[in-house]
Amino acid sequence: MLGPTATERAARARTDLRLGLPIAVGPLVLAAAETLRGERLEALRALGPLTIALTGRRAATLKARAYDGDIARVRVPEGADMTWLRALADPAFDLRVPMKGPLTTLRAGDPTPWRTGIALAKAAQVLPAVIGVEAEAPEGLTRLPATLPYAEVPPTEVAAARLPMLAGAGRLHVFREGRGGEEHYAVEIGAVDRAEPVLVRLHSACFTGDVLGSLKCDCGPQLHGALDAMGAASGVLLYLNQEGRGIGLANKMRAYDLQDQGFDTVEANHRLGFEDDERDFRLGAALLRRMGITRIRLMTNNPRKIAMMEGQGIEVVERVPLHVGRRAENAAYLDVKRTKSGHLE
Ligand SMILES: Nc1nc2c(ncn2[C@@H]2O[C@H](COP(=O)(O)OP(=O)(O)OP(=O)(O)O)[C@@H](O)[C@H]2O)c(=O)[nH]1
Ligand SMILES: [Zn+2]
Repeated sequence: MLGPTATERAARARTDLRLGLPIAVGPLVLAAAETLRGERLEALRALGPLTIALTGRRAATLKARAYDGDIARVRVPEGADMTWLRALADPAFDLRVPMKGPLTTLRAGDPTPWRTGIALAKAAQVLPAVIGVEAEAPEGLTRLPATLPYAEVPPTEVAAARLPMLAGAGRLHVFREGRGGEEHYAVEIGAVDRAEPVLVRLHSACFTGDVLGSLKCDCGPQLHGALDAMGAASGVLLYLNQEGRGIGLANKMRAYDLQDQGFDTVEANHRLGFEDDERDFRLGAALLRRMGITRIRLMTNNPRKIAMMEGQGIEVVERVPLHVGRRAENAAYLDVKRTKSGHLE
């Protein structure tokens, strides 16, 4: 078959949402609140009465009832413009436009396609809010079933080369997710013996910490601490492009702005409509399996990373704590990881 499969159409839909293009999901035509422009909003409105779907997290911030639990469908009043809709989706407006209500949330009808829309908006790393209408989809829109087709497409290695580093001699492998997704990296350092448990660090991208040396988190010192440990022995650094715990750098900067207003790292994510952690760590296990590694010594303080590895058939014979880079600027952030996110001492 030459045309796109359902999973490929889902990947295409992600791009459409980033572009500000509507997509068809089951009986709905919907678009991302962040990227939809005024003239397209009017074209959507011409199809019927509009609804905006938010996550339960965002609804809680707005004090709107979320009858569907994880999402809330809010009726869009006639005449509501993009400013009104953006204010619902984006907490940057919470202080400027404090009163958006009264909001009417829907109880009747099937939330499934809306849930799919929110999942796609998250995958597109835009604000998790979608505006839509129940209508026959106009020609040319990407069409998806109401339930997101999910088929595990394991990442494949696309290239690898020798890389001499300050920490030691390495080999960088580039993997690409199925469905044209992100690329992730595995750096093999020193002579890795697969017959023995391999020292592994599962690291998520942090442009601010890893590259800029930001003092708001511990990512940079953790990255370099792991590289140094592997240079002294050997090991594998998995570098996953899951910036901001999977919400992307733009949303992470939105979260930082909220943190400057006094919210902690978890509260900021929730106000934006995200869970505290949107990462899918199964990817790390998939990369290890591809590299023929099944027993590891995992450098982490995050019990979710250990549980995921074990659940995916990678034996964690030892957890190697990684406490580095604590300082006045990130102390509160690290404390919240311990008290709210369950990070280990
Ligand atoms: N959303 C959000 N993401 C953040 C914030 N600070 C750091 N991050 C991201 O958090 C992630 C930290 O990744 P890791 O160091 O791998 O993970 P961890 O869960 O802290 O676990 P360990 O370091 O292994 O103990 C990176 O993707 C950062 O970009 C924040 O305030 N908000
Ligand atoms: Zn960081």
